[in-house]
Amino acid sequence: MMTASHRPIALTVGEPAGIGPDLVLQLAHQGGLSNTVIIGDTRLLAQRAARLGLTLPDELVIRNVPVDDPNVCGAPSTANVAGVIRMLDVAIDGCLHGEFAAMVTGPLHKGIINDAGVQFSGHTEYLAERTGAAMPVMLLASSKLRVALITTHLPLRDVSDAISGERIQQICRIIDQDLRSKFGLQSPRLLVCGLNPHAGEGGHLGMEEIEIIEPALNQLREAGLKVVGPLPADTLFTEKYLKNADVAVAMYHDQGLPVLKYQGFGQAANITLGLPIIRTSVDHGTAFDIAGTGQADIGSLKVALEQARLMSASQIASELDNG
Ligand SMILES: NC(=O)C1=CN([C@@H]2O[C@H](COP(=O)(O)OP(=O)(O)OC[C@H]3O[C@@H](n4cnc5c(N)ncnc54)[C@H](O)[C@@H]3O)[C@@H](O)[C@H]2O)C=CC1
Ligand SMILES: NCC(=O)COP(=O)(O)O
Repeated sequence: MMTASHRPIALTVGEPAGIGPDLVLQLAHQGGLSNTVIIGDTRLLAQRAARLGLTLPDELVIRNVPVDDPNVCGAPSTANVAGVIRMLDVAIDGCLHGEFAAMVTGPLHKGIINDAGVQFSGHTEYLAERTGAAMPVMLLASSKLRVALITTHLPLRDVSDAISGERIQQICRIIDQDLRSKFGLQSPRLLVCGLNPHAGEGGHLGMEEIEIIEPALNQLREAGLKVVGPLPADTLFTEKYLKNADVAVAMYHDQGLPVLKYQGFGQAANITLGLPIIRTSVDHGTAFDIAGTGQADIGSLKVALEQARLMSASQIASELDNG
């Protein structure tokens, strides 16, 4: 019988025209895909292997989810979008039903999915909708830095309106809870950015810090969470503050992620907290410019798989501890 600790990880290949298939094949040739089920189109993988001068390893376990046009490389096709979404659904359902310990996703192209008429902001939002999670949280983590986001894939114009005290509290509580249960941290320390330059400069450069962020953080502190902030984002990301924190919380995507990617691009994983399943991903996108060339760096995929395995082990330990 397959025990919880032996369940395989599902790895979705991602956008067929991108570097997802390259990464899977390159890692397979390094022997890095044991106890992993690849969710993707077998013909696509065979063709990409030939293009890369590789073979499709016999030991690779593939759950065949066909796409309409498996010949693509470097230029995406709307014809493949239904297949790409099916890959996600197979992995999500397998996690929900206990077949997989976790899912790791190859990169998708949000634009081509929307071009095909499917509203899609990102895996994060799709996974939340499919698993019934009220508030997914995007966290990117390298060995030196963790950055979580209060808002995810929003136009900058909409960010301020989306930031509410309730949202901040909910997300910080999820970060606190998941860092305990899935990362094994005893008492997570959160460092929270302001929204405006200089955290609003005492109200002269915006009121969100005074009216929304500070009261929300005060309530979290009263509830016992270790939360520092709101701090100006331009100084929060310095050693003096980061050395006393477990996670930096940014108000929006491009406030936090450029710092993480500057520090550790290719060596970090994207992790969705707040879900009933474990999901990690690469820290990069589809990289159409290098698909099929053999230049794709497999570093982030290795980190994403390792992180999924660690989180799954930590969750099993936490469940055993709680009876
Ligand atoms: N996990 C996911 O599904 C993610 C998807 N995306 C999506 O990817 C698409 C393209 O996004 P871009 O902003 O162009 O970012 P990108 O990460 O695809 O490419 C940016 C640059 O980094 C290089 N690069 C990326 N990954 C690499 C790797 N593993 N090895 C070597 N070089 C690599 C590319 O060649 C390019 O020069 C967008 O639709 C975006 O939404 C972006 C980030 C994550
Ligand atoms: N910058 C991260 C990104 O765009 C990937 O988002 P998601 O597809 O994991 O929601």
